[in-house]
Amino acid sequence: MAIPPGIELIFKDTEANPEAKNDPDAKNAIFPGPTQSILPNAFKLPFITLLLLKLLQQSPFGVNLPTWAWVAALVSVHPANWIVSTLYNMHRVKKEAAARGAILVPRVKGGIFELIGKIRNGYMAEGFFEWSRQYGQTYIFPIFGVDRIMTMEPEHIKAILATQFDDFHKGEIDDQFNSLLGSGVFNSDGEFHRNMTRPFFSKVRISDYDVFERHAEETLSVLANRLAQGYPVDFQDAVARFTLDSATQFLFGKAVDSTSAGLPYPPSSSSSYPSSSLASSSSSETYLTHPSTKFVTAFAQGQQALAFRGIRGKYWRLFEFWKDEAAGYRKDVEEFVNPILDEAVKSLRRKEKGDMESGSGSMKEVGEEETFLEHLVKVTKDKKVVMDELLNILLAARDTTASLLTFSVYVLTQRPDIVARLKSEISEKVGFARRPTYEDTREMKYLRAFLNGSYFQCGYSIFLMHRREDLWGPDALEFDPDRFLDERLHKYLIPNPFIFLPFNAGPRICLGQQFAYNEASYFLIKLLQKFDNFSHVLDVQPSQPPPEWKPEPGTTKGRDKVTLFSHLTMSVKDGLWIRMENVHETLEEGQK
Ligand code: HEM
Repeated sequence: MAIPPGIELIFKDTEANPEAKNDPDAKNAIFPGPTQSILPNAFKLPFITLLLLKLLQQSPFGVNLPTWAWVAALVSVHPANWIVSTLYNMHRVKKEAAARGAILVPRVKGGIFELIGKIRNGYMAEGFFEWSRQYGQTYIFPIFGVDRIMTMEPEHIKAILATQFDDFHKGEIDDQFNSLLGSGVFNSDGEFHRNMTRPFFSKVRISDYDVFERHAEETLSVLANRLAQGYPVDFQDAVARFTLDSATQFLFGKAVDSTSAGLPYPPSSSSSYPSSSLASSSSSETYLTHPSTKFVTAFAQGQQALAFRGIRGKYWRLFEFWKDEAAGYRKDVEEFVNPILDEAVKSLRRKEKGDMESGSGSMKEVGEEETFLEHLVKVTKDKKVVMDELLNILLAARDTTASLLTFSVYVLTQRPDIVARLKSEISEKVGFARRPTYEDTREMKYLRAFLNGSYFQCGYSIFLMHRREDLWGPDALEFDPDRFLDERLHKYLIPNPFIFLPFNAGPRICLGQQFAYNEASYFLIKLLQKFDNFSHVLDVQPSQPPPEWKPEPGTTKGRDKVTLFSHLTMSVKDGLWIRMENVHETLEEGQK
């Protein structure tokens, strides 16, 4: 899973896998920090303290403490335990490291307070990047007394994802994500969910471009209409709907038609834009009250709540003592998914009836015509299990590819030279009149390199690893798809493939990788066939990096004109507001 910066990295679980301790290769792997210390839960310690004080009072010594001393003892028991266990753990780690001949991971100074300062400055990733320049590619940063390990080291990431896969598990993440995602392929260990999901990613299924055609056409025409009215558009919102509709069509056999909600209007005062009857409150209301908008918002806010849990780590329940912050969002999400599920059950029953009458059909195997949802409904009668699985896969399929397309188009607004290269490849391989085919997209090497370059998506250390100059060369921070095509490919990536991991690696590599490449390629070809002159509309872009950030060599500062936002996936904070011109209009202009 893409773990955003701030979420505790999967840790080496020597407790669960005692053999890992004796593994010689594990010596130089990320060393387990005090993260695993046994800290008491909220009530156990005060209760034991109370019991001891009571015993002391009733003992032959008859120690009678004044009320304030009882209160002081109860209040200080947690901080005291924290100090003692932290010191003990530091000592234990040092001793164990010496015994293994391992190097201790450096610890950043300042921890949470420094991190909060960096987040306030607007760019969390730049904070992590700065630490990597100061402390190296692997470091510990403590949050609320719990150590987090961050790494951008391909060898360590390879160990976590592939070579020492069994030594690592998703651990607390599973617990933190439960109230929104339940248990499903994305946040569960083990092979069960993956095995159930895998058959739906056969080549035939992922190269069925009819799914993309319908939804790409719808999305592009909604965008064109709004642009024709003179308004900029939030491209991020539009592609999140395109990927939701495509994913639901692909997985459930029926799209949820979220594109029919329309598009939001720019957040700033509409005075600088044409007054249109469509901008009237009724049309905005349709957008706001559309069931898919409620779903999209609840799903995003739910993920944000999970990201906060990640930052709070093992103490997250204390912060949600009175209220589960994600449960409400899950309810809203269920409200939207429930009718889809009921419809799938009904359609399955109809099919079963038909199959029984005709004497055909297998209840065990995945048929070519069967949808993922139908398969789930067959495998289990437990509605919660089906719902969990659906939400997991929707998260995997929707937000990730929407993020890729959003950042791709952001690049198009900044780099007319890249737009020209992409258009020239389209002209050579597909032309501007017909639909792209699976074979076309496979042939389009520059488009693939462009998509590879656009992977802003993965948070945690992958995000920063993709920006390391020692791994990618002195121009690592430049957006340059040619690095996947020219001599740099042979110099950096081919000898060291673990430096590029947008889809993860090892036994839990993304199942939707080819689907995502196909979907994004298809959409971008259609977009570029139809539009030109992409521009980022800064006067309505709500969130922008601090103006005092001047471009600084070796940093990401001053490069981006949008603020990044990350929960389980990464997005542009408050949308990506752009303009683009219809190719036909541009031609007419040019001919005048
Ligand atoms: C640009 C688009 C995408 C990116 C960058 C991406 C990335 C990832 C990553 C990093 C993981 C590993 C998560 C982990 O366990 O830590 C993953 C898992 C997964 N992805 Fe994707 N993904 C994308 C699109 C998709 C799509 C479109 C689908 C489905 C239609 C999909 C289905 C899955 C599934 C089912 C898993 C779980 C695999 C498992 O845990 O065994 N992904 N993806």
